[in-house]
Amino acid sequence: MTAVIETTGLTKTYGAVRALDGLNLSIPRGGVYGVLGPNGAGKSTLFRILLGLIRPTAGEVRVLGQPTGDPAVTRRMGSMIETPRFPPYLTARQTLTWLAQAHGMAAEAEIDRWLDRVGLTEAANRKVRGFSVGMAQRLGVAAALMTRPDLVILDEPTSGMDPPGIQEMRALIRSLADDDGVTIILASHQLLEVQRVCDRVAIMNRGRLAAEGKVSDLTASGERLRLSATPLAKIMGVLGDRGSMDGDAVLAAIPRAEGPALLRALIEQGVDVDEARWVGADLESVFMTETAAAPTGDRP
Ligand SMILES: Nc1ncnc2c1ncn2[C@@H]1O[C@H](COP(=O)(O)OP(=O)(O)OP(=O)(O)O)[C@@H](O)[C@H]1O
Repeated sequence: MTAVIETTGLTKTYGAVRALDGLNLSIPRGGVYGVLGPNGAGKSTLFRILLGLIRPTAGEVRVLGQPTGDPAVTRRMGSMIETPRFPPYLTARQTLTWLAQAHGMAAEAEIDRWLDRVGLTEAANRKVRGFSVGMAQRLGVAAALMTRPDLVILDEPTSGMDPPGIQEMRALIRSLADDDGVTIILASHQLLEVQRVCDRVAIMNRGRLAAEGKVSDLTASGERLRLSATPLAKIMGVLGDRGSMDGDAVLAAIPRAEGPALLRALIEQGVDVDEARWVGADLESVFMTETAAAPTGDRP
């Protein structure tokens, strides 16, 4: 697995605040990688370091195999950090033309292609001043991608977007990874969205890595056997503290291999099992478990 990002003991302090606290992270090339964490976990600080905007207090960081801040590396990266701000008096097309000229690249046709890809063709000649947050985000993504980077960092790419906009952004991000081979790293608090679009995630907590892995592996590890059965008292008697209620069903926290034995035990106890199926944990419950030590809200 080739890594596009490699951090070792990465630390950033702001006075008494440890925004990053010895972070060890390896992000593989290709696919969509989510960086998650509660407010103040250190996601934006990490992104700023990766983009060479701020310097770490301690530790090592390599981006595309090179130290950060190397212009040759920066040229291979695109980014959108927070809602992008563009000159309000320019149209969407003028904005991309201006950015393309600044990078010494991209023919007119290329700009139209990017406007189309982010769904701004109809708004191409409208001034950015009148853009909604979602439109500005989409223009920001076009600006980040127009230079054909190998690696793109997107901080909350769907914040402020309506559901159709979020769906379009998801499709765009997936197609950039799958069809164009761009590695996408994104931070988001929208965990359902992350579960849908990301291949792997890192869950950060207090400047450290709390969990990392394929989304499918992380959610499978929280798998439960969901039982629709009666009477509940008998089921709970068999399961003890491995049972919890989920609506009018029971979730059994047992390994898959113990499923058949549990069903036999329940039937022997006179339980009527109407339905039994394995359900994966969603990313939200994995997130809540992994970050349980942190209070919600920003840290002091
Ligand atoms: N320039 C700064 N000066 C002082 N403290 C800072 C600065 N930037 C970040 N911090 C602090 O560092 C910690 C990590 O902040 P960071 O913005 O990286 O978190 P985050 O995970 O991106 O949070 P959010 O989800 O709210 O965007 C927080 O406690 C924050 O208040």
